Amino acid sequence: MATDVHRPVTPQTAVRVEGLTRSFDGRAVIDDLRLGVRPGEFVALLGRSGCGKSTLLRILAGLDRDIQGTVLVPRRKAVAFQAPRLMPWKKVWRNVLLGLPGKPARAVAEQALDEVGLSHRPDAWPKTLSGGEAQRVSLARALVREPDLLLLDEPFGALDALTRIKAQRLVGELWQRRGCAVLLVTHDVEEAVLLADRVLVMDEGVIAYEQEIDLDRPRDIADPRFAQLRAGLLERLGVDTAAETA
Ligand SMILES: Nc1ncnc2c1ncn2[C@@H]1O[C@H](COP(=O)(O)OP(=O)(O)OP(=O)(O)O)[C@@H](O)[C@H]1O
Repeated sequence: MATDVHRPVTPQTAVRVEGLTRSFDGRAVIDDLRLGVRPGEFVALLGRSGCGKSTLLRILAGLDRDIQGTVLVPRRKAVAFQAPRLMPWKKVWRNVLLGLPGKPARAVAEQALDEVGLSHRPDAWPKTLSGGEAQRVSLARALVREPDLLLLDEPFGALDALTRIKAQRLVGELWQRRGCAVLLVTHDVEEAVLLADRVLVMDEGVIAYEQEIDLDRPRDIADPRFAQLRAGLLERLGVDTAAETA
């Protein structure tokens, strides 16, 4: 099979994946997967633990190239993980610029920190940050790359409920302001319906189901249609919601 990895995509698509297969020890975790994401589209990816979500995201990020198939993604892309992965010996603003080519000015970091509500902490050390603040630094680090595609791997997974709600809101705002495509891996069905234009469910190595979320924004979790979409996705994930709705 032809392997054609990481060529830039056309203006009409942010991501195009065809016939993607990734195996570990002879077992295909991703098996002839097909996926398209439009520019500026917010896509959430759900699926049971171990179904290959993070593997797919790492491939799209260019961190795993041991694959078969076609993967077309924009040159400008950035990734944020569940763990913020900050260098403890570098101040916040230096962490934001970490890995950027050239010698970017501190002002570049400061602008991104401002966007994530951390303009007052450029000189802080990572160990003095709360979990939510560290995650914001991680987001700022993604933003300075001016991505056309933002890849988020459970970025809110380790946050407490209130911080999580604030972080979700922030990501929604950043997405609307920046207009980049987002692929968000999450375990949280409600989060997916709250943020995404389209929710994908991964199973058996492929995208087994997809659901457009045609609700106006900002979304209201008390809206009966919200609950309906949420229940439909939970059912697809094999979660019985009968007790909830009875
Ligand atoms: N480097 C690796 N070597 C061997 N097996 C791996 C490797 N990376 C992932 N796997 C396996 O591939 C499968 C998919 O893993 P992956 O982390 O992509 O799942 P996931 O859907 O993101 O799970 P979770 O929701 O629990 O984070 C798992 O069975 C995992 O053990």
